[in-house]
Amino acid sequence: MTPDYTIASAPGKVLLTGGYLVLEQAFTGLVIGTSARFYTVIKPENTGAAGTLTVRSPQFEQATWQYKTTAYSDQLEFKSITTESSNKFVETCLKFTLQIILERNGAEQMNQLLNNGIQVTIVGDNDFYSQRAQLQVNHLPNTADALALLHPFCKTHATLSSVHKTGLGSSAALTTSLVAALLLYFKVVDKSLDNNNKVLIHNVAQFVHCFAQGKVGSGFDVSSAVWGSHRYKRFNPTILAPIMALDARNQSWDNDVTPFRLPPGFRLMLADIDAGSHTPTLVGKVLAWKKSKPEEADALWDELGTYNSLVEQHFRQLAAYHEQDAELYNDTLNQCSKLKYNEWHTVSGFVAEELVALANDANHVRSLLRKMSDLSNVPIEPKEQTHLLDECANVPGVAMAVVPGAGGYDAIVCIVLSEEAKKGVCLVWESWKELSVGPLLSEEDFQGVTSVALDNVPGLSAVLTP
Ligand SMILES: Nc1ncnc2c1ncn2[C@@H]1O[C@H](COP(=O)(O)OP(=O)(O)O)[C@@H](O)[C@H]1O
Ligand SMILES: C[C@@](O)(CCOP(=O)(O)OP(=O)(O)O)CC(=O)O
Repeated sequence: MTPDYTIASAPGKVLLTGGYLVLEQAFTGLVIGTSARFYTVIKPENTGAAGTLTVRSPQFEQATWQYKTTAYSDQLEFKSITTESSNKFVETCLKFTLQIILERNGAEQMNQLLNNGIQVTIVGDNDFYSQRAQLQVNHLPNTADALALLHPFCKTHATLSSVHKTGLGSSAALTTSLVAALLLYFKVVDKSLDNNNKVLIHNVAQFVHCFAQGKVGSGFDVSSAVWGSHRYKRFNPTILAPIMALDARNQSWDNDVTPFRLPPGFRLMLADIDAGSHTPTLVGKVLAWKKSKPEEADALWDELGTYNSLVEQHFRQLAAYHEQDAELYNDTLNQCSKLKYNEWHTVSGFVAEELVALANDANHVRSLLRKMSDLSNVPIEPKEQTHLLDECANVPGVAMAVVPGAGGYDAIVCIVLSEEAKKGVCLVWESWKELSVGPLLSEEDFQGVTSVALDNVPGLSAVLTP
């Protein structure tokens, strides 16, 4: 008999606009979901001990954790059995999500579905972790073509604490996929994962993620793991005080998710920069400067907020033009994809005008981020990144090249109009010497959390046998 698998998947993210500003409820950020996703697979054991949860992350060394849980009416007994290593995110997820499930379904159902224990397998697509070592071992260059040759979910030969992450938000995607898989397995949500289901998954995952990381951030990473690409406005952080807030019927959550996706023909490209930056340090320094120079900072925040919104509006307008006149739209994209952005004004028509406005306003966002760097003395768009972004922006067909999220030396993102433009940007990355640029394979995946079948995910069944 084929084992009964419950699988939930959640995407990684790129914060295209709104870094720092999204920490405040007055501003929004555009977040794009990636095709790089996390998968959590739950399988009931046949002969295991009652209440035993065995969690494995087969891409990592020392990454099996066992827990024991028993439900007594409304009380949950939960303890970790493994002593050699621990995983704060996994443990917090299990503990709080099981508590919610118990409150919903009662002890009898929970104990019955844990009768012989369950096995939980967690994997993330290769893009979440730097594959530089893996490529070297296989004598492969650090190019997109070489990355595509690696096995799905390949081993990192590292532990979770030593692995080099690429900044797609592994903990948020892991938390969201694990919360969703547990809620699916215990039938608190169903495979449709409708809006109500997603609200519950979001609220639980947001709480768990904040609890495990020990602070309440802006939460855009969990939000995109649940909702995919969207315009994000944060929740009021005080909402997370009582655990009661997790209930999907709780009206106090005031976060706002406005659907968004890149217009047709626009492609997302990502690269991981080996130098790396420590996001909490950048955030701490920027916020300290903002506190010391409130007037200067507030004016900059307002201007950035305005231009971030303009970038969003241009994207939306372009999508509307596609609806209105697909032929003109495709023709204009085709022409512009062969020209540098500063030549787009030579193409006639309202679609080209909108593209010009997009490129100009995206450039202005970049100049404001550089101003933020200068005023705060924090390397948000450091000069090495400026050189690289300028070179990318000069490739024909590139609409936008920016440092995502908190910026620094972590990553860059380009939005391009054609496959040809994509190749042009790849060539820049491959030949770049000033920084080590590692292309990622991710594209946009605007969907958030999903319930998936094993056969639809290449390479997933291969990681299920210990
Ligand atoms: N494949 C995985 N399996 C289990 N836990 C994981 C996995 N990937 C990431 N994590 C959890 O997420 C933590 C990393 O979180 P963090 O440092 O905030 O990185 P990120 O910025 O990618 O979210 C790890 O210590 C681990 O607890
Ligand atoms: C500064 C920020 O607004 C955005 C940081 O975005 P990143 O995408 O850089 O985040 P990490 O995955 O933690 O590196 C802080 C926040 O919103 O939490």
